[in-house]
Amino acid sequence: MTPAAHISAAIEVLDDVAKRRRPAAEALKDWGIAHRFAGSKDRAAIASLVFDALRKRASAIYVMGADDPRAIMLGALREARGQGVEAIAAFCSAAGHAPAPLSGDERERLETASLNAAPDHVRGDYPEWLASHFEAAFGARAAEEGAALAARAPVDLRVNILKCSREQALEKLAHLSPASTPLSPIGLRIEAGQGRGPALTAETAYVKGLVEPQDEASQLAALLCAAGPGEQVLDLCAGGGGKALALAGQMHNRGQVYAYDADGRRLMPIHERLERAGARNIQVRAPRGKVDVLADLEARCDLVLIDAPCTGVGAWRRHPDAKWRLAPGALERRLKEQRELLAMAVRFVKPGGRLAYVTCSALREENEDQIAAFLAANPDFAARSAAEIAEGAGLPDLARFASPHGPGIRLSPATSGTDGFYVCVLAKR
Ligand SMILES: C[S@@+](CC[C@H](N)C(=O)[O-])C[C@H]1O[C@@H](n2cnc3c(N)ncnc32)[C@H](O)[C@@H]1O
Repeated sequence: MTPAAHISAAIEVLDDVAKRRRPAAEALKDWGIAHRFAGSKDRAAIASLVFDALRKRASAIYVMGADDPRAIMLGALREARGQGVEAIAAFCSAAGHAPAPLSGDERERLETASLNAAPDHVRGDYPEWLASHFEAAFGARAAEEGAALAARAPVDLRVNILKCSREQALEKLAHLSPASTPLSPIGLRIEAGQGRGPALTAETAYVKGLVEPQDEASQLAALLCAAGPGEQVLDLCAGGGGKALALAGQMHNRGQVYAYDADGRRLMPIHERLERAGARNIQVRAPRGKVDVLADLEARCDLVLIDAPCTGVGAWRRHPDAKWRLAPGALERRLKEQRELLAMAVRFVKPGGRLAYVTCSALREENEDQIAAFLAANPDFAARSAAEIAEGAGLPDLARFASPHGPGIRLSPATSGTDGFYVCVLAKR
C-alpha cells in the first residue's frame, strides 16, 4: 500500500469509529480482517494515522471547519504531523487508492487557518464538557496541559530490581537505544517513533522478567508509597498487578503484598507476571462471592494502596480515543467508586500505618477534592505534605510537583514529562 492509500484507509476507520462509537482498536482490527492483503507494516501505518487523528481531533475540526472523517484526517496531518499543504495535496491525488483531490476550501484552510483565537479545549484537544474541569485543575495552563496529553508517549519500562540493575537492563536492551528515565531511578525510556514501537514482549529481557512496561509516573506512584522490606501491604485495586509487582521489588521480596481487586478477572494476568518477575511475596486475594477475603487484614496493614478506578485523563497519550468516549456519567461513577474505596480502606490500616491514594487522572474532583472530603470525615488520618512524601521515598526532587490544590503530588506530561498521575499519602494517627 502507498502512504496515500494508508490515509484513505485511516479515513475509513475513523468513519467506523464515529458511526458506531466504538474503540479505535476494534475498528482497526475489523479493517484488517476485511482487508487481508494489507501487511503488518500497512496496518501499523494506518493505526498510527488513526490515533494521531484522534489525538488532534478538536484542533483538526477547527482548522477544517468540518467534522467528517476526511476533514479530521486532513487537519490532523497538519496538526499532528506538521505536514504542509503541498505535501497533503500530493497525497490527495485520487490515483489508485489515494483520497480525492483537495477542494479549494480545504486547500485554503490547510494553508491559512490559525488556532490562535481558538478556545482552550480546541487548542488542548479535549472535549468541551471538560473545559471547566481542566480550568479548575490547570487554570491558565489548561490548553498547554491538554496539548501535552495529546502528544505521543514514549515507551517506559520499569527495571525489575529483584533481577537486575538499571545499568544491566540498559546493556541488555542496547539495540533499542533506551535512556534512563529522568525521574524514576528504576526506569528506562524508548522514545516514540511514528511506527508501532518495539515488540517488547518478544525481547529476552522481558521474557526473563528483567523489565516490565510501566509509565514513569506509575513507577513513581509505587515508589512514593515507600513500601519497605517486611511490611504488610494491601493493594486494594491490584488489577493486572503493575503496582503490586513494583511494590514487591521495593520490598526485596520481604513482607507481604496482598493483591485484591473487586473484579477477579482483572487479577488473572498477575500469576504469570509474578512468576516471570520472580516476585515471591505477593498473595493474590480474588473475591469469592460473599466471603470476606480480606477479614484477616483488619487493622494489620502498614500500607494500603488505592490505585483507584478513574477517568484515565492522565493516560490519554496512550489511549487517545478514550477522551472522546468519556462521558460526564462516567466521571460521576468513578467519583462514587473512589469515595467507596477510600471508606473501605480505613478498616485495614493499622495505627501508625499509611493509606496511599493514586489516580491516573488530572481532574481535581478525583484527586484533591476526594482527599479533602475523606480527611473531613476521618480526623484520625492526616495528609503528608508533598515534601514529606517525596523525602520518605528517597526522591526529594519530586517535591517540586506538589499539588497547588491541596495535599499530594501531581505529575503530568507538561510538567514532569510523564503520564498524568496524582499521589497522596495519608498517615493514620
Ligand atoms: C487503575 S486500575 C488498577 C491498576 C493496577 N493497580 C495496576 O497497576 O496495574 C483500578 C482497578 O480498581 C478495580 N476496582 C474498582 N472498584 C473496586 C472496588 N470497589 N474494590 C476493589 N477494586 C476495585 C478495578 O477492577 C480496576 O482493576
